[in-house]
Amino acid sequence: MSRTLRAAGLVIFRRVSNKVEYLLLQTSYGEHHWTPPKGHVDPGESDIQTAWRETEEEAGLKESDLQLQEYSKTLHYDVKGVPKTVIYWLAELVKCTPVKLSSEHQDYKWLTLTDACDIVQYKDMQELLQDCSKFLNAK
Ligand SMILES: Nc1ncnc2c1ncn2[C@@H]1O[C@H](COP(=O)(O)OP(=O)(O)OP(=O)(O)OP(=O)(O)OC[C@H]2O[C@@H](n3cnc4c(N)ncnc43)[C@H](O)[C@@H]2O)[C@@H](O)[C@H]1O
Repeated sequence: MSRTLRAAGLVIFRRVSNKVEYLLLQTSYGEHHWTPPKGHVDPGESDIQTAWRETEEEAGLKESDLQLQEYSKTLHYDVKGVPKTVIYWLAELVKCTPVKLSSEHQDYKWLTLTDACDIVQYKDMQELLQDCSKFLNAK
């Protein structure tokens, strides 16, 4: 039977003096790669429930801190030969709640689009951030 890993998360942005900044978290394990908050979909959970839960667990930000935007995109890549699907929604941080990391991450940064694209090493993640930016510019 073929397996697919499924995960969900939120591309979170904030507006600082008319500048948009994206939140990226750096894993405390593996290659220490940077991604938005996200994680595996638990049995019985919907994708969006996973996205909210993982965001709270990994970044300390609750649904009430964020405003969901009408944008989502799904990434597909392989992890150790197993296909993985990650759906991301876009959400704005609308409160001054500070980010609080779990032990899964060792650092976080709020970055402009250019700096965020520099730090994420994967092309599909760079394209996702660029798409988010286009969506926000068109609003
Ligand atoms: N190496 C490790 N050592 C110790 N504990 C570990 C571990 N890897 C995972 N864990 C544990 O697994 C748990 C993760 O659970 P969750 O928190 O539920 O799941 P996740 O964010 O989807 O996990 P992960 O970091 O593995 O996923 P990603 O797709 O970004 O990354 C998975 C792989 O895909 C690569 N990748 C990420 N984004 C990609 C993209 N856009 N395109 C191609 N490859 C990508 C990454 O570089 C990485 O190699 C953590 O609690 C952690 O403790």
